[in-house]
Amino acid sequence: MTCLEIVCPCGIDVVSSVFDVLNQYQVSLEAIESNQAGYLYVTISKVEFSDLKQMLGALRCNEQIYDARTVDVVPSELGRRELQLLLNQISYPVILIDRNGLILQTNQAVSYVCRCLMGDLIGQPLGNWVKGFSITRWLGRDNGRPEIIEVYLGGRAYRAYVEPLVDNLSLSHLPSALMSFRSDSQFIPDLDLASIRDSFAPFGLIAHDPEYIRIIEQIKEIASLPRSVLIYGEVGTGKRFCAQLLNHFRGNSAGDMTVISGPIHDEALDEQLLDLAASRPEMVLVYQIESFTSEQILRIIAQMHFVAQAVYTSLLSPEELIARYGEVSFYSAFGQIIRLPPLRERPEDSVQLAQAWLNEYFISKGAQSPILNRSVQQFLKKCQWPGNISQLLQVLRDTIAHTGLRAWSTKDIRYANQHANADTAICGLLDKDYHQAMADFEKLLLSYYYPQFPSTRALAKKLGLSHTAVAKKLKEHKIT
Ligand SMILES: Nc1ncnc2c1ncn2[C@@H]1O[C@H](COP(=O)(O)OP(=O)(O)OP(=O)(O)O)[C@@H](O)[C@H]1O
Repeated sequence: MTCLEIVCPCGIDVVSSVFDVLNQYQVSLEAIESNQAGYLYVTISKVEFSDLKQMLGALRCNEQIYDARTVDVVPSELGRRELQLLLNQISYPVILIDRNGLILQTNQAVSYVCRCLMGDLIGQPLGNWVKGFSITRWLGRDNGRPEIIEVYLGGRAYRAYVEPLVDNLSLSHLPSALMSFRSDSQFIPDLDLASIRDSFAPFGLIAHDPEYIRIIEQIKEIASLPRSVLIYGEVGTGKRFCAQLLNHFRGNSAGDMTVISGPIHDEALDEQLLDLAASRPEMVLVYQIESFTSEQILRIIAQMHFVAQAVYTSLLSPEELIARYGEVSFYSAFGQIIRLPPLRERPEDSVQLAQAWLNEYFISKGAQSPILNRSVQQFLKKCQWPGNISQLLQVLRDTIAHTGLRAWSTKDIRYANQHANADTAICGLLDKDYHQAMADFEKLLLSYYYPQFPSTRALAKKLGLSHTAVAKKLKEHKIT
């Protein structure tokens, strides 16, 4: 194909004289369009160079045509390429379809999920890849209206947002609808979690557990009605992440959040507090308040009236903090208190986090990400994760360094921190009385081995106990 740009004021006379010239050289016309300036862009079948030269000369003889030349692309193709570049920036799958349900354009994320090249998808019926959606039925309902539907894409469950591109979907070959797919773990009503990809959320925001989803909703609410907040929880549960999320919900950039972290010398803290009073930042995160002295933390709290939103994180519980700072200081400092549940209390999140991390990793390597199989999912759910999300991410990184780009079995998972944590926990037993220490040790032993022997029979065999004794003890210690 050859593309011609004909520089002229667009009008019926010019178009008809262009057609005459094309006719004269017996070239077939593939497409014609004009840009805002009125220039004509004509796509024709391939012509011999000598004919092309003469044809351009003939076009230029027309006094209404200022110039005629060959170009690499016509404006509509340029628009399509621009759109493709934009689509590829979107990390979740997006598909453009026509009113016959044929795929017109997709992004890289679709080809990763469907495990095929993008070129293999174009022009194919959507139904070959997406189950649970019928374009005929959708068009039948009020000629297609925006809708959220549960579908399967490449065998994975998604919520698809279907949106019509024009009011009257009568054009048969042009894009009629746009479908964007979000996984369940990225869905909270009125909140587009998939769009929350920032420096602090490189593989998105994952929230599957209902309690955790409620926390995200609380954070969103605080963003609109600011009040000082204490976020506490075990190490690596995502306290800093939630502070960054709150900053994001407030419409701030990462630079708008000032972080104060200890331990710090009094003079350095004085300087930071002076800066704070001068710059009055939008948001301040006081990270791990237990790393400051009690006197320092009271001084920090006193300075917080300069900032719109203050967030404090802590590894300690409210009871422990009250014992340190006193009830009055505690309640006057924190308008809201949020406990982040550890990963073992939201086991489904550990699977969703692992899958999302894996997807991102494989995409970054230009490969298709495997779906974690059932036994790996069970394994992840049963691990205790004393280091929570930070530990999970570390284990994922260690595992991939070991396996490379292949699907995992439970044996591959490098859940290696268990020894270190078990050692610390065993030392802790020495402070307890005989009965408590024995009960705690039993629990530790069962939690330690259960992820690796995730059935009561396998665990019983490992520990040399009967199947019923193990089942009873697991129930007693609430190990699931
Ligand atoms: N909901 C989430 N979705 C995706 N990633 C998350 C989520 N929550 C936390 N993370 C990631 O988990 C890791 C640990 O989170 P973060 O550093 O916020 O934990 P923390 O509780 O502040 O840790 P520490 O106890 O060390 O202060 C970070 O890499 C963060 O990006």
